[in-house]
Amino acid sequence: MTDRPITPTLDKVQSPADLHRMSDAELRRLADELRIETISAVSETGGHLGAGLGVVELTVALHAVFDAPKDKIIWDVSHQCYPHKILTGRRDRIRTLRTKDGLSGFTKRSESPYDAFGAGHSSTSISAALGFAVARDLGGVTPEGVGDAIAVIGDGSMSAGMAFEAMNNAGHLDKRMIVILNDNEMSIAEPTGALSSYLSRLYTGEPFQDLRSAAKGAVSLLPEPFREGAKRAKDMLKHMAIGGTMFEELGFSYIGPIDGHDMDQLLSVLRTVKARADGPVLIHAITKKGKGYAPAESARDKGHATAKFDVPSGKQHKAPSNAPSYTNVFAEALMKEAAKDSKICAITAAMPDGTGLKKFMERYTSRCFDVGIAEQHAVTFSAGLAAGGMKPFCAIYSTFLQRGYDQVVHDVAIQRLPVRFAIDRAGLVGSDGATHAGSYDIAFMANLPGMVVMAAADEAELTRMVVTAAQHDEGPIAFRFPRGEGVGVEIPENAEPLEIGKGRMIVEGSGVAILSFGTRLQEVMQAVEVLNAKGITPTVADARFAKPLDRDLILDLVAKHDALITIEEGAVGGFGSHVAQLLADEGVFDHGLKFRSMVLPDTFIDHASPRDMYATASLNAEDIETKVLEVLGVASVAKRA
Ligand SMILES: Cc1ncc(C[n+]2csc(CCOP(=O)(O)OP(=O)(O)O)c2C)c(N)n1
Ligand SMILES: CC(=O)[C@@H](O)[C@H](O)COP(=O)(O)O
Ligand SMILES: [Mg+2]
Repeated sequence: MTDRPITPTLDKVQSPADLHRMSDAELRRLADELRIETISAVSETGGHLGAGLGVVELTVALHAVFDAPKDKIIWDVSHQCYPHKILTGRRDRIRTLRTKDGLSGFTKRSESPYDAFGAGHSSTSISAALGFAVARDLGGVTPEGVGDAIAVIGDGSMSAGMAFEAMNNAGHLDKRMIVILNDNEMSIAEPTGALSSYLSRLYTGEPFQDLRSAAKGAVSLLPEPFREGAKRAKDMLKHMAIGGTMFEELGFSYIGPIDGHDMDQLLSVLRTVKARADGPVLIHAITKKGKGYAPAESARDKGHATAKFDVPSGKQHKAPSNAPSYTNVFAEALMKEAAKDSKICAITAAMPDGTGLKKFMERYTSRCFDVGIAEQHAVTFSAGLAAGGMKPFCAIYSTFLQRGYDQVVHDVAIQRLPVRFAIDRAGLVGSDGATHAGSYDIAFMANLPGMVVMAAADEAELTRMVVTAAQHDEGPIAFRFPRGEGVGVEIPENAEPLEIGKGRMIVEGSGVAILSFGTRLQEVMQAVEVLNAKGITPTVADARFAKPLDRDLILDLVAKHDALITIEEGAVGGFGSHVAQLLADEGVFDHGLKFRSMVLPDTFIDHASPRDMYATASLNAEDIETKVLEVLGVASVAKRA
């Protein structure tokens, strides 16, 4: 545990109401101490550091000017919410962040009334804020009442279509609401897209240098924000330079750019907007991701995600890896295929590092596309690439693919276009918790006609699946793999493609057959080892495919065993459900087969380590052993005893 920082001003804060009694000078001191506390806390827990450091002053100013929880402050993605959590009565628990039974790393309504809206996925804040604003005006009742609705959204998250859908509607409804664009010129990686360039023009173009100082002067002097003279001058300058900002064209009053680390500017603008806004207002704040902590500021990702670290040096405490990550195995296999086939291209939605495509991008720049936080577009863009004769690998985390599902159905599956979906972070992911769990992709992909769905049991299998996908041109194909390291098996140098719809036998036994889909196979083998010592010798097979199922393998298993257990890292409606459907259709249940399908439970599982989360889901080796004993009728005896 690192020495706790000395924070006399922060120590006075039990709730945001305490900020209302502080002078501007005290608020400035509070921000400095809040930054130090944030760094100290994250050094002990790891997590999303850079984004939070970039909004320390903004967080203090918001809670000083507005009156949460009546005023709803909605953090987009909310990975930047740690300072907010420290100021809203959770400082005592901030060092439990992202640990089992500890604070969530994102805002969570069930955790605090100050967390007006949960998040984790990006670009939802403006929609939610508009919802609160309309509810307020319609007389909606909440325990704390509804005052102002304030969305704090980053420049990366602003690039997603959903943000524009919300602004379009907000401009139309013309409700009082506030959007603060936290512009740090960073997404997780460097931002991509025309919006990023546009935002830069708003504050770096020559004409705006004067405006910036004028804005500083005019607005900070203004007790009345929209005093006609100053505002008219400001608007005139702006229109002269680049016309009304895009935001004004959408019906927002645009204020900015302002310095998002200048407490005086922030307080002046927020107090002004609070006093006078009568419709949607967008405040454009320029910030720095990782602000105030040199190791974060100088990091390529600006400290977006950090392990636990040593504060003075910034050195991260990363556990040594025993095997390559699944992500890296995927990336290496894809690059091998791309070297052989110039039609292979890759698409990521703002996650070049997380998906492993960074190296692909460096080597095959013309064939790799970071489309920004735009999963819907990523999927249909991939469909267009496929229709145009390319072999696109659309690499999207399972949880984020949910955002592009209609595009998977409507643009890919119905047209049977050969898009390859590399579904990373499949299954439970650990510290990011329920919002990032990859629980549903088996269910939502395997239900689509013509979709091939694979799950890798280990990194060798993943390599084979990449090769299989590269050669599959008959229609869409998806392969899923978990977050984290492989199991250390040898990766085939020249992997052969798999036969579509064919599983593999792992060990032949008797009595009960276990048919595994994905990396739970490792837990199955551990359970089998324990069972063997008890004289129980299950058969184990790896399904490899949830669609098309290996019908011959499954019917052979049920013909030779009294019981069949399926297991997968997914919710009901996936692999086990498809096997059950097959068995029902074939009339197998008419003959007394005992069948169990081990799936994720019908609940959202809170953040913890992946092992702890799978324990909660009853999908670890000990649970598999118990299931086998139960289905063989042994456990019931044990229970009775
Ligand atoms: C729908 C969705 N896609 C991808 C992500 C992964 N993600 C988390 S934060 C982030 C970048 C956000 O950039 P920005 O909004 O500018 O916030 P900053 O980190 O710069 O404060 C991304 C891509 C996500 N949370 N949600
Ligand atoms: C906040 C967010 O959505 C991303 O930063 C996400 O946490 C990345 O997940 P991985 O750490 O699994 O890449
Ligand atoms: Mg950003």
